[in-house]
Amino acid sequence: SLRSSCLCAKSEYTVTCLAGDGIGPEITDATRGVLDTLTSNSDFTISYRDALIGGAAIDAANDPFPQETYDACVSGDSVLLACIGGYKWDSNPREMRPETGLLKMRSSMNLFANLRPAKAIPQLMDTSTLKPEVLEGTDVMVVRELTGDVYFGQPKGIDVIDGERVGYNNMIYKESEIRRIAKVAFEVASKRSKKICSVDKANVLDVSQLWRDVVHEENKNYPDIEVTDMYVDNAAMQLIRAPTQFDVILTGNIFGDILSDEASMLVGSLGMLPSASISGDGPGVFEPCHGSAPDIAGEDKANPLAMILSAAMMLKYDLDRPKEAQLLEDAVEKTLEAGWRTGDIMQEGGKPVGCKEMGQRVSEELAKLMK
Ligand SMILES: NC(=O)c1ccc[n+]([C@@H]2O[C@H](COP(=O)([O-])OP(=O)(O)OC[C@H]3O[C@@H](n4cnc5c(N)ncnc54)[C@H](O)[C@@H]3O)[C@@H](O)[C@H]2O)c1
Ligand SMILES: CC(C)[C@H](C(=O)O)[C@@H](O)C(=O)O
Ligand SMILES: [Mg+2]
Repeated sequence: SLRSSCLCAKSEYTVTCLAGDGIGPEITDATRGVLDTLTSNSDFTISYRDALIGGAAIDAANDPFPQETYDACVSGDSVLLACIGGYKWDSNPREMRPETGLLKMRSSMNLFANLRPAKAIPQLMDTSTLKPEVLEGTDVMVVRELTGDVYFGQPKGIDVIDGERVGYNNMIYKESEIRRIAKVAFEVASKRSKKICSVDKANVLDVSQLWRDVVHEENKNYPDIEVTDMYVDNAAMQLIRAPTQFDVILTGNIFGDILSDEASMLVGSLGMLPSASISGDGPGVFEPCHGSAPDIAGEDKANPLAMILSAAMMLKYDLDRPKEAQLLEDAVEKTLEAGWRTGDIMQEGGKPVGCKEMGQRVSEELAKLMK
């Protein structure tokens, strides 16, 4: 576990559940259904505490991340989050936007490390817009810094200067912030192929030069790990040209945001990409990489697999249940093998299902695996 206050496996867990907006409630129901199947056949229970975040919280409590939600999140064993956002709140002032709630959660819970795995799934090779021979063997872990960078830097704003509006944000990292995310990447890499590609823009940005310097300083404490550096523009291209050259990608908040959405197409759909946001001490937050997909919300079309796989990451990283995490992953694979497909991963010969049925199919496969 990457958590210092290691939660050891127990028989009763409390998970805070944040369904959020858009497709959030649908994928949450599907995921909870699968977890119910898991716990009904296991030696442990999960009790859920539902709490508000994002647009749902703005509507109900005038705050995108209410104190009550924070309290629930930090007092449970872990947090399962769907997604936030929607057109309805897009023109609100910044502090009343769903995204602000998500960022408040990440910084107040000190969730500085975001792990986003993108592993090509053989069953989905033909779903991606990329050629199967390019994708084969792809297994990338994006380690994204999550509480710093231009997302949180001060000063920021839109002011009138010399008679025109000027918008600005500050891309800033402290050495300590770089060092602690680098350590996470080194720990992750030590359990994988011992290779890190650190992605920055050190040819232009001072903040990236510091990033690069600190990553290499930290490398001295992990002499068996090989670190290479790549500029982010090249990395964006290389990820599509030859993704198998990468194993762990270590990068900052904004580059990681962009590269992880790009990496989702190595799997076939953004609807497949899970993530773990962890702090190293308190509970983590397990959330799909995708957003609230307002274009398909409420239509039972969403792919719940990214959230189901995020629940698997929760079992592994926060609940100390690696065996059960593997079972969930296996159940997802079997479901894909059986041909069930939501719209985003549809391919020739695929059997169309909605969000709800996809959850049920995963439950069925899980039940078979647990017999
Ligand atoms: N972590 C989060 O909660 C998060 C992440 C990204 C975006 N957002 C927010 O979500 C809203 C929509 O943003 P966007 O449209 O740029 O990104 P998005 O990820 O919501 O959607 C991008 C595209 O991918 C599709 N898609 C996403 N998830 C899917 C799934 N599970 N199944 C099937 N298709 C899926 C959508 O239909 C859409 O076509 C915005 O308000 C944005 O700020 C939230
Ligand atoms: C919604 C937004 C604030 C968020 C981010 O930029 O981090 C999202 O895109 C993500 O990837 O989780
Ligand atoms: Mg994103």
